[in-house]
Amino acid sequence: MIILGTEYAGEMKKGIFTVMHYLQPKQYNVLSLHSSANEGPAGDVTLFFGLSGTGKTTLSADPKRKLIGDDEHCWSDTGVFNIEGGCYAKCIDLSAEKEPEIFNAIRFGSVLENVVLDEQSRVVDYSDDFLTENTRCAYPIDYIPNAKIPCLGGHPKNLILLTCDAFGVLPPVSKLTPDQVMFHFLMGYTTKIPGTEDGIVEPQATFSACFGSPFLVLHPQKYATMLAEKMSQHQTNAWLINTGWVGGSAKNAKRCPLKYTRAILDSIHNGELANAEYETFEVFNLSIPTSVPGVPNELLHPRRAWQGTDAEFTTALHSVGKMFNDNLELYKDGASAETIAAAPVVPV
Ligand SMILES: Nc1ncnc2c1ncn2[C@@H]1O[C@H](COP(=O)(O)OP(=O)(O)O)[C@@H](O)[C@H]1O
Ligand SMILES: C=C(OP(=O)(O)O)C(=O)O
Repeated sequence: MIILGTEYAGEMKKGIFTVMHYLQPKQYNVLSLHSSANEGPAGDVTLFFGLSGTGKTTLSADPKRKLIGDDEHCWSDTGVFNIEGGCYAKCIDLSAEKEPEIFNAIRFGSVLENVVLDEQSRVVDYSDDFLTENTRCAYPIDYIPNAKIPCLGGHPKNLILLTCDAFGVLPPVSKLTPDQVMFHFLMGYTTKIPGTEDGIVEPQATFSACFGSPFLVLHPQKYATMLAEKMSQHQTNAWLINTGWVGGSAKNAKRCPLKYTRAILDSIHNGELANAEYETFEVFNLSIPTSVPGVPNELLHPRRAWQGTDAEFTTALHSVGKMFNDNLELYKDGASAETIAAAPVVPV
């Protein structure tokens, strides 16, 4: 592998990750995962899949849980392991209040990249995006106080698919059936927001198979099938979490506050959400909990949270549903009938 002309250290780790997407499944029958991972006090492991900017790093750094890793893992016959020795966090608008673990990990021995600092005082201004929105810090994993060393854990109890939906149509949390996991894993939907990729100035829907299409070497169905087998063998629960917009689109609403996403995760981890009451969300046929401690009820259901008219919500919902179905056309040949049946049903 040769990397030319880069001004971004992320190319190196993602390059090695691509090699792993070949070596691990082919040589060792081990599944490579574009996910973060952490472990609760009872030893329960959670995987967070998601494309760039959906919250893998932010949400896996949780003071109540041990960090196994923030981005690149493998799932073998004995459990999960991290393939990196550190984290690569986004620094734009970083604050000690909102993300204390990451903020405090930035100290002597960390490498800050593309941030702007005051030449005299050498104090960093994390809000400055003069060079890029995609400012970063690489730090050894043990700079996070509750890192799990060595970075491995048992078979995951919970699997979380993260998406950042800038259209405001997906619920902040829904419980997935095994077929829905396969469907959403193959689709890998999110919205690119200004950040990791050059040239993205406004939100743009994107689909990236297995939440990491640039790193895949084999057919996406190979990874999806391995995931389905492992989840069924270890009875892993699965959830779809929208860390993006709710109540409206990115044009007129606010991103789901981090504190609410964290409260949702707490309910997943303490087992409350698995036993909650659910209602069915139209078109995507998703199961939404009717309440989650610490989260306003109206926020949980995208139609009820919507600040505009009902008709506007319907149009937005149908338009995102149609984008999913258009993307599904690419995978129809290799996907099972059950996976296809988990696609949104958009009224004509
Ligand atoms: N509800 C939310 N959940 C997760 N992240 C959020 C949320 N709202 C805003 N953010 C911000 O979004 C960014 C997520 O980036 P990051 O955790 O690095 O994603 P990834 O590791 O998946 O690339 C962070 O800057 C975080 O502060
Ligand atoms: C380093 C990257 O991953 P993430 O943004 O998820 O940290 C990247 O996609 O360039």
